[in-house]
Amino acid sequence: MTGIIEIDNLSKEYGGGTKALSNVSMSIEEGEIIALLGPNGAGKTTLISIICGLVVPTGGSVRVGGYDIGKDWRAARKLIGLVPQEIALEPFETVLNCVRFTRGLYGEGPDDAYIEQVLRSLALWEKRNAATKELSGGMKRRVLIAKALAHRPKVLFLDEPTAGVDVALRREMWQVVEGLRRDGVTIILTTHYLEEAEEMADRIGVINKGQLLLVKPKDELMGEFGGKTLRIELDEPLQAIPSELAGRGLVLAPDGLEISYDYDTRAERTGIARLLGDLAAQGITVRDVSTRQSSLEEVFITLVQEDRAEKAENAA
Ligand SMILES: Nc1ncnc2c1ncn2[C@@H]1O[C@H](COP(=O)(O)OP(=O)(O)OP(=O)(O)O)[C@@H](O)[C@H]1O
Repeated sequence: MTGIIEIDNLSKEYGGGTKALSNVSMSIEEGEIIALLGPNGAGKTTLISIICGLVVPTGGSVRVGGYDIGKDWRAARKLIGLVPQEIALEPFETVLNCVRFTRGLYGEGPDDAYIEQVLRSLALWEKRNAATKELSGGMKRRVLIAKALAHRPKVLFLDEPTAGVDVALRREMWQVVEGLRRDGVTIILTTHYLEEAEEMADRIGVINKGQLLLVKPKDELMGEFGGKTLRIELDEPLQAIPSELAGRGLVLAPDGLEISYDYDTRAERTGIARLLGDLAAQGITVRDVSTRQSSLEEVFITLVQEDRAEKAENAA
């Protein structure tokens, strides 16, 4: 199946010789939410900027809705909305006029019924006649989204939608994105907050030093790379881990009532059955057992570290 966005072998080298992207290929399906994760300078903004026609690639191609962003840029651009990271709004203009004006920039005729629908869905309708300078930070961000949606794009790019906003606002933004997903908008977002990717995305792409390390469904990624921690609650407190169980990385809680054991779900043997058997053999009674999946943050750090180690090995 052809995706709504097809990125093929995309590269970008800036004037000064910085290789910001190297042979990136990716297909994005209609209706999905994809999060692009990567450390500072990884190339996320460059990738988005190329797809949105703001930066010219030095190699490769991108098709949006079947239109080549170079040859058919006008048709490709109509399908895209971009919510920039920085809030830049005309301070004295009303919310309604801002959004109407943006629609006009795309050469679309007026459609106040649609704009009303967008403003209502973003809880901005009550504020339609307010000047943007009178709005709170969260409302201003929602106006940016309304502007990006003004011409009915099929794909919405959110460049670090919640950078520097407080927890409440971040959650509010997640709800807005969830609403857009229900409307069938394809969403590509960049973020530094792994929690955000974990919360919102269907798939996650990890970019490091201009290379796309992987793109995978979030659940698969967590399952594959995710180490797990087994927590074993004990009936009676232990003074120390018995010497017979040494060397397995067991950690005893300060109160002596819980042992934790890290294991790899990818390993052929997790060692759990043996561990539980050995505990019983030592006369240690287990009250309860639970597991905890490692967070995306841990998965991400593992990936970037593995990539660094591999590159260092290849260079040696
Ligand atoms: N206009 C430009 N001219 C020269 N180099 C640039 C330009 N824009 C970006 N770069 C360089 O390209 C690389 C990728 O930058 P990019 O902004 O795409 O990364 P990013 O992943 O979005 O980073 P961040 O998370 O910090 O926003 C960096 O080394 C950056 O310095």
